[in-house]
Amino acid sequence: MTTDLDFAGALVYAIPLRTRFRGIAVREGMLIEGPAGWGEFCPFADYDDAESVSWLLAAVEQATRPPPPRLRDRIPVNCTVPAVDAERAHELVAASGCTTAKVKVADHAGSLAEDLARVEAVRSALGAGGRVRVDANAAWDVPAAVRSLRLLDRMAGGLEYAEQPCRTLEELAAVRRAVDVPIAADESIRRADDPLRVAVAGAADVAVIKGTPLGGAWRALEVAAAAGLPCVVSSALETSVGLAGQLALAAALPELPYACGLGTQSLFTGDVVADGASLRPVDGAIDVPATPVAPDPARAAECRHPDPARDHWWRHRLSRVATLAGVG
Ligand SMILES: O=C(O)CCC(=O)C1=CC=C[C@@H](O)[C@@H]1C(=O)O
Ligand SMILES: [Mg+2]
Repeated sequence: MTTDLDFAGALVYAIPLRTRFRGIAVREGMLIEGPAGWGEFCPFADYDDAESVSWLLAAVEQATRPPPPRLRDRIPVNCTVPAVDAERAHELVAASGCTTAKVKVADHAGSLAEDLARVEAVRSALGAGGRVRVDANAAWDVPAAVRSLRLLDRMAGGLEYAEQPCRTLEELAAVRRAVDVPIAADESIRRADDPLRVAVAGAADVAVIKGTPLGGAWRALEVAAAAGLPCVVSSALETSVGLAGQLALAAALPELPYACGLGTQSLFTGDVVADGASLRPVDGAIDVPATPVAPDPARAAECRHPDPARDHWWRHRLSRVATLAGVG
């Protein structure tokens, strides 16, 4: 596939996070310009070239194709609460303006007491009308998931759902049978060869759809339809360039019954777009950009990776993954 993408002129960025998230302190990735605008290539550093192919296809899609037809202009989002202490969790939720919060749990062995305190603080910040969901990133086995979710559900005064409590579909299905908390599948969809299996296995009530790892908004729409479950669009920690693609996906889904995990810009200390153009929630929702989102030259220069060795590493990675993907 020839794409007219400006690989040589791509920007390698490095943006520190306010709090470590998913073990990441500094988010790195690339912005690539094409005929339809800018795309973002940002597979996590621990992903191999084969798994990075779909991330590149997402960047190529955003830079070369118009987004799918939009059905809505504003996307309700959740506040994302990293594994911080209860006081900080309360502050983050109170400052977010969101009525739904997703709380990271099971961040390390023996974290349950901290998880309970964090969830309690989040509920108190949201008030009784808010919704609290948790994400364990597959850290629990079935007994730990059942025990922890019962306690967290009680502490939260009812959890909206629990995202990826365990690793396998069989484990998710077992937890789902044992607890009243609805189960959402994330890694089981974005890292699976066959997302359809999630619904067939009775493993989840909700599908978390991340357009960037799934190869772009158009492909993610197919995955969402195949999954046959209510969907939540969630970010893969992109800058506002990549987030725009995720908002376009959320805007195009036939149904959007839950707040989406797209309020992640506030986890970063900076952004590549102009001040005021960062895609952050106002009153718990983000407007879908009406025109393609492009980096601002001054902001992008501030975010440019300062380490030539990392710049080289990313360019080399892009070239290998592009060869694998047959993209040039
Ligand atoms: O869903 C959200 O609220 C924000 C996005 C988010 O939590 C994630 C983004 C990228 C990697 C993940 O570890 C994490 C997740 O597991 O959902
Ligand atoms: Mg998740």
